Amino acid sequence: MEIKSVGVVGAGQMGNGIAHVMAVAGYDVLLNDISGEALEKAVATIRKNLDRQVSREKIAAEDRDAAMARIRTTETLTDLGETDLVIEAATEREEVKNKIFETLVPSLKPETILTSNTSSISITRLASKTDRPERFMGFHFMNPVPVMSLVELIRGIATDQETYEACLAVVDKLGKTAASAEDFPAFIVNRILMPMINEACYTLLEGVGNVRSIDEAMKLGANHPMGPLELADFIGLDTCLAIMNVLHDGLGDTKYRPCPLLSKYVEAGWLGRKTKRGFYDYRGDEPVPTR
Ligand SMILES: CC(=O)CC(=O)SCCNC(=O)CCNC(=O)[C@H](O)C(C)(C)COP(=O)(O)OP(=O)(O)OC[C@H]1O[C@@H](n2cnc3c(N)ncnc32)[C@H](O)[C@@H]1OP(=O)(O)O
Ligand SMILES: NC(=O)C1=CN([C@@H]2O[C@H](COP(=O)(O)OP(=O)(O)OC[C@H]3O[C@@H](n4cnc5c(N)ncnc54)[C@H](OP(=O)(O)O)[C@@H]3O)[C@@H](O)[C@H]2O)C=CC1
Repeated sequence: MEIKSVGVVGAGQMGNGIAHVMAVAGYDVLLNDISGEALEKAVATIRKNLDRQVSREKIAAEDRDAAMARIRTTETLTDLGETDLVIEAATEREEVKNKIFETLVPSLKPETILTSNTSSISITRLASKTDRPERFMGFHFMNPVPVMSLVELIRGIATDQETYEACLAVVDKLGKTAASAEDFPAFIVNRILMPMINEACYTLLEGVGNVRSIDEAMKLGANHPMGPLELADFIGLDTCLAIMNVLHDGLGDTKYRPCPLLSKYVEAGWLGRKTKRGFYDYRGDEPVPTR
């Protein structure tokens, strides 16, 4: 089956990036969120990021306009029933994702492929709660979606070859590269990346360094484009904590114990860039370290 239209659930930082790249690649996009405000913000962000790509001569102005024209929004989840591929990119909480699939499934076409952009949650378990485990898989983009070239593709135990190949063809059309990962907690990228971020939190908690010195050390000493705490703020501290909890619960090894300081920031509602405060305070002109 040829995929022509894509439904995206969740219009946060990942949802808007996914809608952006899908529309540029020529897919008709229907973007859903529970909040109308989030949808408006997402469309404004997509517009701004497309404008930046035009000004840097990555795409032509006509391509930007055509991409914007391909994106529609809806607050009604079941409207996504008309699309060929659904990518769920709502908050990293299993009960939220299960509820979305439960509501959506009765309106889906039988042939529609259902996927999740989850960073860590078992694809097999998410799939088992739907009517189509064979046509369900993990479609994991990296942040920022328009810039990062990797997509992790994760097959659940029941995912069929046709579904995998259809998703692989979409990744190709996006001009991105797929890495196939087995369905174990946090897959490949976050299995390796998140313990490093968690360790940076312990390094901060134990006073080995402060926010600035830890980030500088890893940028200049390991050539990372962002320091681990800056990256955690960029990803979202709620998402980082959720991933650590999945690693800890799923693998049962104390080496994945989420850092209590990370939990404290999340408890404070300091979730990083998206709430304007995390390991840095973004409310002024320049980010200011909070420790
Ligand atoms: C948690 C998970 O489940 C998985 C994950 O995603 S883990 C996170 C993975 N991502 C990373 O590790 C990102 C690490 N950081 C970086 O690679 C870089 O800091 C960065 C690409 C984000 C920014 O790079 P930079 O050099 O500091 O900034 P800047 O020069 O402004 O931008 C570089 C390019 O990215 C583009 N860009 C930056 N942010 C963007 C955004 N949010 N949306 C669209 N484009 C963006 C810029 O337009 C620019 O494009 P060109 O090269 O075409 O001119
Ligand atoms: N941040 C990252 O770097 C990456 C994240 N991911 C994954 O992508 C997913 C989304 O993350 P991200 O974009 O960062 O998170 P955000 O918090 O930026 O966005 C999540 C969006 O989903 C909305 N939402 C919550 N519940 C529902 C629902 N029932 N129906 C529709 N929309 C809903 C939220 O609305 P509200 O704010 O009103 O709750 C919010 O707008 C997660 O699974 C995450 O693990 C994957 C790769 C990288």
